[in-house]
Amino acid sequence: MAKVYRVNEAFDHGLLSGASCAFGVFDGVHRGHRFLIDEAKKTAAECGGPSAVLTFDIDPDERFHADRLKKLMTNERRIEALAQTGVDFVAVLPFTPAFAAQAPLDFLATTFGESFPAALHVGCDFHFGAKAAGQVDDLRAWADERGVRIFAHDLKSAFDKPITATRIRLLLAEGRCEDAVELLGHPYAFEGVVAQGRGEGSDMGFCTANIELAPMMRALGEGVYAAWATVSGVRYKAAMSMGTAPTFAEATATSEVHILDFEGSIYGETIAVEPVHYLRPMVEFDSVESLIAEVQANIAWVRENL
Ligand SMILES: Cc1cc2nc3c(=O)[nH]c(=O)nc-3n(C[C@H](O)[C@H](O)[C@H](O)COP(=O)(O)O)c2cc1C
Ligand SMILES: Nc1ncnc2c1ncn2[C@@H]1O[C@H](COP(=O)(O)OP(=O)(O)O)[C@@H](O)[C@H]1O
Repeated sequence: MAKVYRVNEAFDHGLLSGASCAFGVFDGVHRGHRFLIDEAKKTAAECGGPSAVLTFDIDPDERFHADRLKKLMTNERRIEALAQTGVDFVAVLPFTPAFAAQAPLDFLATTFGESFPAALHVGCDFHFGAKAAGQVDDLRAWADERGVRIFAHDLKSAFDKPITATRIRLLLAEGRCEDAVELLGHPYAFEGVVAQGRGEGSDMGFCTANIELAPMMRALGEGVYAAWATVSGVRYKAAMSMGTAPTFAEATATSEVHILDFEGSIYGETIAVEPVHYLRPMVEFDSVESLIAEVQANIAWVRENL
């Protein structure tokens, strides 16, 4: 796992000198992102300097479009995943309001100081600085004067369309887990702390771990899914719902997860849930009996098919 540096007063900007950096947010660390990062690794091998990912501590959209942002990963998971791509280090820039408000050239000056990388790899749609006003041409003009090579890559495509985080978010919103995973190149998972629910699951014959997700982390569309749940490092089959149970007026959990062949109290623990197949929409049942019958059928499906 690569070393992760926070770019604060203690950060040695000299680390960036001669490095080949992939620069971006990289939510999802999807196949397009990995292609860009691999290209940075290649120029690093050619130039002899280190390979690096340069990213931000938060997704800039969290600052500007928090109301409509649906993230594929938490910032912690994103930075961890970037550190596992095989680069030598990850440098994490603090996307503070002051940092974000800088004009494009000031933004580059703050980011690099006098330590210029050998190469910067970005997507051809890369924007930087206040109001995202800086474009690839501005980056090239800045780089030419400083001996930095700019590689602005066309976005990697799958099924004739560019792979983007937005496209993957739309697939998840439609419950199309398999398609989202294909573009991600790795499983999609969300994480949450198990909270106390209404205590009815066990009476119904299936315990459910209730998970509250911040609105930003609700990329997956409402519905019932076959999933894998990881509890204390062990992966179990699971049947899960996404969306507040419409049958119960007082229900509040964003997601409820029945973990097959698992017993024990996990209140307060963080579990990771990996939805893999959409089963059906959430239903407002007329009776608890019909809810139980349907959920038991979903659990049986998971047992047989996962
Ligand atoms: C696989 C699965 C499917 C579910 N489907 C529905 C549904 O269609 N409609 C609904 O109102 N609740 C649904 N639920 C939520 C249950 O109603 C809820 O888990 C149960 O009432 C227990 O709630 P509690 O854990 O808060 O006590 C589902 C739960 C699971 C695990
Ligand atoms: N197989 C299981 N799947 C999910 N949670 C389980 C399971 N076995 C035990 N649990 C525990 O039981 C709790 C759920 O019980 P439940 O009766 O549905 O109450 P609650 O309404 O608090 O979720 C979970 O939060 C977890 O601590």
